[in-house]
Amino acid sequence: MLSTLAARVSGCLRCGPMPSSSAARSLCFSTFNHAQRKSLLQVGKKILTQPVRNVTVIDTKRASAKLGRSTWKDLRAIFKLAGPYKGRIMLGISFLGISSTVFLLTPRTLGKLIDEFDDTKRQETGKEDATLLMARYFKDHPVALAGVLLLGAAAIAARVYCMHTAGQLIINDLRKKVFESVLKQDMKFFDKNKVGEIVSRLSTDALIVGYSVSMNLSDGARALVTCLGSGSLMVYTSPALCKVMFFVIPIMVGTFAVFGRLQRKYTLEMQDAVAAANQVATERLSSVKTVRMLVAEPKERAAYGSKIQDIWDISKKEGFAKGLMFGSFQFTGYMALSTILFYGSTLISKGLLTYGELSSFCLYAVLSAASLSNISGFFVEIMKGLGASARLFELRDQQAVIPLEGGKKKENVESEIKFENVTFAYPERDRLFSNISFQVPAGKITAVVGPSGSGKSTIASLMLRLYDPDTGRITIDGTDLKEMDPSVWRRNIGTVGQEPVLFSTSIRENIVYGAEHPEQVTEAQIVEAAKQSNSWEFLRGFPDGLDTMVGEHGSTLSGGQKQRVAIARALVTNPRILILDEATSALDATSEYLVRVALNRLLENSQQTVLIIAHRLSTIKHADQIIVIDQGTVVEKGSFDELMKIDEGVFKKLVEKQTIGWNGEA
Ligand SMILES: Nc1ncnc2c1ncn2[C@@H]1O[C@H](COP(=O)(O)OP(=O)(O)OP(=O)(O)O)[C@@H](O)[C@H]1O
Repeated sequence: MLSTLAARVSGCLRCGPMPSSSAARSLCFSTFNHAQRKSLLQVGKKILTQPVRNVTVIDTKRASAKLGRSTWKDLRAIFKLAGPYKGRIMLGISFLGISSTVFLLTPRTLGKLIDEFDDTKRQETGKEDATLLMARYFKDHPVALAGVLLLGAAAIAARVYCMHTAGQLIINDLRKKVFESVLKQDMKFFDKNKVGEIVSRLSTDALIVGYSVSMNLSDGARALVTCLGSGSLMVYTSPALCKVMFFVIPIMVGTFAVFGRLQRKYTLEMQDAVAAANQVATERLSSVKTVRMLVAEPKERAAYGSKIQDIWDISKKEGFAKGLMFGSFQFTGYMALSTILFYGSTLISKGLLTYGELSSFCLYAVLSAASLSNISGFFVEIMKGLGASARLFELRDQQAVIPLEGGKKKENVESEIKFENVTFAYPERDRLFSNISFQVPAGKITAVVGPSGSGKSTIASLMLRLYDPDTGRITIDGTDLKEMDPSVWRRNIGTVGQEPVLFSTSIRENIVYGAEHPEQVTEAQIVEAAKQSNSWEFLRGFPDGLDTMVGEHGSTLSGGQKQRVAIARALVTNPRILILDEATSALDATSEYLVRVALNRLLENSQQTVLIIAHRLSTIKHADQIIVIDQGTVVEKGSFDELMKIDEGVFKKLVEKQTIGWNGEA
């Protein structure tokens, strides 16, 4: 629900850098009704009028330099997107041939009707040309004229349908490819890139790129055909009057050239600004509970308002440049039309031009001016497409360092998981582990303990191969984890994270989410997992039972309930390895007790290889082995009793500290 709202807000933002044609704008706005747009605008207005206080600056580190370097190669790349749909596009363009013929010949034919009243002209030439005959025919048979015009209109409708659907297919392809590529990226990529920004690229940028090589292509082709056709007919109608155009065309072309460059620059800036605003909206709305609890609404309003202000600043520059362009077109166009009329009337008085020819010429001049303006629009949209494609292609072509699949398909650990001299640092952070070595024996329970921030959860991430060690290796029965198929390996590990993440669907679907074939998981297996995780009691109490919807991130469940559903999810496939990042510290006493009962029951009966990341040290007495990490190294190893016997030992001190803490609290 919140993400839908965020998407809608970002959808509104799309209108900033949207294609200028009404067809594309309607595509953009189609998701809003009038009232929704009005209320969103009011929200925007309110945001902008709020006093800016302590604005949070989200750094969207953009690859602007790279974007600026888009070349003809990029142009080829965006046209390549249309490749699979060239049949549909060609069909659209062929309909263009029909509609252009109809609508280009109509002015000339109807212009001839005016000359019907000019007897002198007919007597002079002594013959009647084919166009005049056709004009007369249409005058006598208006139904035939309506039929021809209808044919032209039908061809336009067919062209628009072909190009619109081709555009949507291109957009769909692009979105799917980029999403697929993003989904394959390793965790380092997500540490650096913000999700809100990626979503913005997927929604806004893909729309702009798709439009630029579909509807825009068709509009451009139509403009070119109309421009060439009406230009030729102008020459045919009166070569003398065409002299006027020699002054007009260079001014118009010059205006396009300048504006095209400006447009590309503003598009790049606008894409960045929209992505930054979407990033703020997505992140803050998805954590709205925290925002509410910390009374951070004014701060967030200001943060979002400042991003909207950036969009507004760019939009003003864009609007100014656009205004200049259209103003100069209008000026040049009207100057040209006035000159045509003045000069044309002189030619008529000298008997060198008929009234009908002057009327036809004027119509063609207006048509060619409009199509020249449309050609400029075509280039503007191509420039926008180029701007928007740069970052999308970067995301699409990004290669993940850790592949999703491929390698030895090892499903279980027979002997041990071994960390051998592992060194690791998160990007742009100091080294976290220096040469750590330890074993996790198969079928036993290993607990990892250490002070907060010592890297306990990172051990789990390395074991799941979410990150690779910088040096050293992790082996499973002697096989390097890097040689193993990551998906096969991960599928056999049940994980319960510190912050359980549920998806906004039913509890049933959340429980079977990690199964390779969710449809094959039986009701009995789901109920068994729910019972093992201590969730069955509360699930039974819900009117919809397992089919209860849990809201975004499981927001309609309590923390303890969420945690227990996450445990059920980890258990339903009966995984051979379990990683439990102890998650009870954030829960109230009752919830913690219920989760703990579930975990203890699980561990007592466990035949699995278990890695438990423990915060409450009193709860790991049953562990076969405890590994204590501190300051990047393994400082102690042994059973609970062995470690408690080490005088001045890190583990003993940690246990004592917790006991004193609890006593103090009590
Ligand atoms: N994605 C990341 N990018 C950069 N640094 C990270 C990332 N994840 C964790 N860290 C840092 O690595 C260190 C170890 O984090 P980790 O979560 O493994 O610690 P922990 O021992 O599990 O902590 P806690 O007991 O508080 O949960 C911390 O200093 C943390 O700030």
